[in-house]
Amino acid sequence: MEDVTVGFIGFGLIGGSIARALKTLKMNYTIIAYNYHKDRRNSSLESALSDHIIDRIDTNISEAFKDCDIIFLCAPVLTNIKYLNELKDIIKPTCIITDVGSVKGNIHEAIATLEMEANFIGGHPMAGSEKTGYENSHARLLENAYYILTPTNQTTNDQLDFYYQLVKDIGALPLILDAKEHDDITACISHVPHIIASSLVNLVKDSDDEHEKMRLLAAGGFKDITRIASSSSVMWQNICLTNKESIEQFLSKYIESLIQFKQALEHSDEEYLYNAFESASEYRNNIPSNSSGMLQKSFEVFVDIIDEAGAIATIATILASNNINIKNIGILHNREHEEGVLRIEFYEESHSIKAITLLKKYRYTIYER
Ligand SMILES: NC(=O)c1ccc[n+]([C@@H]2O[C@H](COP(=O)([O-])OP(=O)(O)OC[C@H]3O[C@@H](n4cnc5c(N)ncnc54)[C@H](O)[C@@H]3O)[C@@H](O)[C@H]2O)c1
Ligand SMILES: O=C(O)C(=O)C[C@]1(C(=O)O)C=C[C@@H](O)C=C1
Repeated sequence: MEDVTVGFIGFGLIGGSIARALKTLKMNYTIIAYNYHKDRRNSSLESALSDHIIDRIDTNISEAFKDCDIIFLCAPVLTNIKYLNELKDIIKPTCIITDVGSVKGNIHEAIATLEMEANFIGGHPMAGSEKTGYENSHARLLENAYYILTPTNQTTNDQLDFYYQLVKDIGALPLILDAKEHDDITACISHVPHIIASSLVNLVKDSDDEHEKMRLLAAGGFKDITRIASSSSVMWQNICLTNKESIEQFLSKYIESLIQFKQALEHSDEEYLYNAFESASEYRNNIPSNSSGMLQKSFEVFVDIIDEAGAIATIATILASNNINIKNIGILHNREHEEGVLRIEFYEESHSIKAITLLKKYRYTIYER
């Protein structure tokens, strides 16, 4: 393969993960990156340079990005758009500009206004995390995740083939969609759920008393449904501001469904309540589990341990000495496990299976999920 120069503007969780994935391919990718953070110097770019994930840090977009074959805009969605004007006058004619933003209609509108359709293919990896920044990026974050591509009416087959192949090379599943359809789908499956998760956390925050028992007792279910409320506020503010119409449409539908639940409670409507829970359970059980990024596909094991110094270290040593990589480890205290239990998360299923066998051999009590 010929040398390909890849540029990144915005280099956090998603930019960093794509760059890492490209570098593991051992192909001829030269990666240059520009990032701006209002309060911090570019320590993440310096780390990426010393990790050999990027080849150059650039402080001057005009000079540096003119040789790029493909440019990934990986900042919040409103920020990505601000760079288009600057890029328009400097990119080479064959350059593909793409973005990873969670909303597609707004950037396509800006591209049309600037008459940049011949150089743009929208992109959106359907995986991520509530964590931000290069320090949380991972080469396999987008593995097995759908990666939506939104070409323009001037995108050539060669351009689309090139990008399609790149997405496959980094382990993701390319899927071509129209920008409007993308924004409707993501409003329903991602943007409205995010609003719900955040408002649910605020409901608890505002309902708790000074003893904060709700916060103390919030257990598995609440944590499962609100994980994403820990995400970047700027990212979600930008998403809401740019996909207003679709979000409002599904939010209204959702509010209507909450009102129906409330009425069913008021009327003790047994049938409505049963059917609503049953139909949700059936649909949820049939959502495929094989199409998510690697950070979603984490494998948990729960181990009974005595809550004392050294207990975690002993287990960590057993696992490390058997080449088992731990993603996360920590003691949980909740009603499910009254005595406190050690939760160990692994990146790979094979490692969790190996860990279970090993820890059972050392006579630990294991709970599997
Ligand atoms: N986090 C997710 O789960 C996820 C998943 C898919 C797509 N996305 C999209 O990816 C994009 C990036 O999200 P992320 O999760 O990587 O966030 P992030 O906060 O980890 O990274 C964003 C980066 O952009 C930089 N930045 C901010 N303003 C900038 C500016 N003016 N110029 C240059 N750089 C600037 C920040 O310093 C940061 O390094 C967003 O558009 C988001 O909608 C996020
Ligand atoms: O945090 C996660 O697990 C995500 O995948 C985040 C998530 C999502 O809502 O699915 C968030 C926004 C992005 O546009 C894509 C992915």
